[in-house]
Amino acid sequence: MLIEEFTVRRLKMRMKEPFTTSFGTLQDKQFLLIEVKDELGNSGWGESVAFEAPWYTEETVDTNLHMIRDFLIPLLIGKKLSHPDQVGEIFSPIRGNNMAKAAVEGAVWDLYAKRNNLSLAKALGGNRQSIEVGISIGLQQDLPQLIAKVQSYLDEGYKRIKVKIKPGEDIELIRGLRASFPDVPLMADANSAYTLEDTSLLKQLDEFGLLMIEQPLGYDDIVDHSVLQQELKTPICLDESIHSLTDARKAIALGSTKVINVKIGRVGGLSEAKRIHDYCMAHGIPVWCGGMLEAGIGRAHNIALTSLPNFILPGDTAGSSRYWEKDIITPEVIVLDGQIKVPSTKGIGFVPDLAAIEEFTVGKWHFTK
Ligand SMILES: O=C(O)CCC(=O)C1=CC=C[C@@H](O)[C@@H]1C(=O)O
Ligand SMILES: [Mg+2]
Repeated sequence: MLIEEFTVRRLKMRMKEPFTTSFGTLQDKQFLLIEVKDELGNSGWGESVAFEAPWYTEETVDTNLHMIRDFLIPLLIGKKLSHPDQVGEIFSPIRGNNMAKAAVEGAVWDLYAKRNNLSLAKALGGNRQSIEVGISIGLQQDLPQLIAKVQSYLDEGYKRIKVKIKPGEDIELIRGLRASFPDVPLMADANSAYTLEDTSLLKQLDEFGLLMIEQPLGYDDIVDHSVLQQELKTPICLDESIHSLTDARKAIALGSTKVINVKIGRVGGLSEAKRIHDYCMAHGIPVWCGGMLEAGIGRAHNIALTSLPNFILPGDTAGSSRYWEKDIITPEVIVLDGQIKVPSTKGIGFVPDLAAIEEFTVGKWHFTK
């Protein structure tokens, strides 16, 4: 596989409704799409999950653009690769910048799968024909609005409900939800809004039978989470803290986490995501695939990854219509009774809609060897 050329596009898409977390609110999303071409004219596509502001990790659309244009593409252009695992090796001298690396590596994985006439799921070693999906609901104006939203998504068949919590919108919010939905599979994502000082408050969550509490403490912490897990019955799920297999190994060894939210962009790409999946499977730690409000290309990569066997909990990969009036792939991602069919066609299994992509493109750069 000769890496002949790249096209980097910056897209701007407006989400159907704002998404609010303990960090803030997002509705107009800008992100990068990476297209890579080989010597046969095959195209592979990847999507960066970095936001415009550094509130989830330190990466942004602009830092990604800088890294991809000035460092990552120059390392790959003109190279002959036999497997996408080589991309991470070639990028290893570059510190951090996992979302930038993952966007480029994801495009190479799609290209590799297409060249070998394999679905991306199969190329990764996944066998699931369909995946169970949940829904992540941002902070709402009030409890009645949240209850109405939860009901509407349950009616659509979603198998798991994830809500956001933050100081002042936590115990009573969950109590109110449980009063309306005593048995629904329910989890809360705190996005690092608490500290160990809040241990007694967080212990109150134990009465509600949550599947897990996601990232209650510091975004880069593993040690304090191990102290907190000893106090909680509710399993802790780490998201922001886990950037690599090494982080996952340490968190599991310390007892900091009982579940891991695997996000391709956060861990630097599909190869590392698969290594984390395999390690967690060997150590009895279930994983699920988190979301980053992706458009269709990123959604397609998440679906392929979730076809691996240890993705046993419903993830955040909801359907395209949850986010976008019009997505950038055909067909769009459809959820039927809380399930998404894993494409068996080659590569990501969805066709980039070039007209829609052009419509949303606000910047475009081309690189050849
Ligand atoms: O993509 C989705 O539907 C889930 C989005 C989501 O829950 C998140 C996206 C990005 C940062 C956070 O707010 C949160 C998360 O931590 O999982
Ligand atoms: Mg999270």
